[in-house]
Amino acid sequence: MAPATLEKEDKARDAAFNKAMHGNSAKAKGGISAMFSKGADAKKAAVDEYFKHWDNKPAENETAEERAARTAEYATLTRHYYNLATDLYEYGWGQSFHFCRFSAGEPFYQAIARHEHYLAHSIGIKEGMKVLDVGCGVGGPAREIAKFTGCHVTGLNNNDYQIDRATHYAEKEGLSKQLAFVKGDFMQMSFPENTFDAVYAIEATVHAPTLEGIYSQIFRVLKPGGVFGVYEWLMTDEYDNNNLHHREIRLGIEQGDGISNMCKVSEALDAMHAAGFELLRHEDLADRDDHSPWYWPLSGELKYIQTLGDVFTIVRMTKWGRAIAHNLAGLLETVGIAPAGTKKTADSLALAADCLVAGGREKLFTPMYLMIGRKPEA
Ligand SMILES: CC(C)=CCC[C@@H](C)[C@H]1CC[C@H]2C3=C(CC[C@]12C)[C@@]1(C)CC[C@H](O)C[C@@H]1CC3
Repeated sequence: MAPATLEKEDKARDAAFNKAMHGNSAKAKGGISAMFSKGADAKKAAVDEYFKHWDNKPAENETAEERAARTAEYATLTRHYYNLATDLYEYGWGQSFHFCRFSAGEPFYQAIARHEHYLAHSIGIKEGMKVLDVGCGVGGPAREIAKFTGCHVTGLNNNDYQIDRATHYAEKEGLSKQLAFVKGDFMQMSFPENTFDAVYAIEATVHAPTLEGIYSQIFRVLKPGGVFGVYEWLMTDEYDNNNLHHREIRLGIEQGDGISNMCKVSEALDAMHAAGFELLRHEDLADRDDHSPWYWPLSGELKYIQTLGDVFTIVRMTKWGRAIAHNLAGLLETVGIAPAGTKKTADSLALAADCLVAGGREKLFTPMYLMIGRKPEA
């Protein structure tokens, strides 16, 4: 694929937008309380800017031009996606925005942390190392990995609100010495070359316009001999773009998750090699014989309930649970308590959930394709 044209960065514009939309809500206690104090005009602008790429663009006649338009605006698209989705993510998932594997009876947050430890262990993060987290969200994984290993993590993120939330949580937990959060487009990193001992990315580089582009940036900032580990979102090689059902699943995941151009496993492996990495390991962890599949919390299926805490997780994703939550969001919007766009965002996340579950069940999609690559010494 031809190299992507990069979007021009404008940090002052983004900071002003962040202030207009989120005000002081980055300091709110949780996702729900943050959700109700947004700037209405700015939120409407984020909704319009994001959904212009998806509304009235069905999978049956998806065009190369539509995909190209999304890819050309990858940074704006992703930034506005997270302007809209971050509070809902925190309310419904916590502060680590990723999936994970589940063993028998394993509580949700324990499984999430184990997935982070596994990556940190797999790339050999040690005390005192300088580590980069590419696309760090609100810093859940960075905090966990800093505590688990004793390393220093720099989190890179293109969304000011998430940076503010991540910084707030780090201060609250007394971890500011081990963590730094930097705003920037990961396709044009400002770090000098050979800066980091290790780099990881957890379900974030899928937002890049090309995988070769983002992996090349990571390669550049990694020290020679340093290791990069990623949990990548990919369509499996079973995915057939000429099959409408497959395409609907891929497009639903892209729309509901702020992705301009999701690739297949084979393309990701090629991208690692093209960026210069020596590929040490690659494996689809979704193929392991686990007790419960990674997508169970989104499935709404009662059979997956193992602990008391799982009851709410499952019930809210059932047909009735969703109907109640989404109609309530609509009602709160109508009476002016919730800002316009809240229901539209919730509906889009529900589409994402359905397509993620379908993609996982049918083995067309994985959110945990593990790749580990080393930057050669010479
Ligand atoms: C977008 C990428 C690359 C990664 C994020 C992965 C997950 C953390 C999210 C994917 C779909 C999200 C949904 C929710 C939380 C975060 C995700 C699982 C909700 C459960 C949040 C609460 C809403 O009511 C329903 C959402 C469904 C989708």
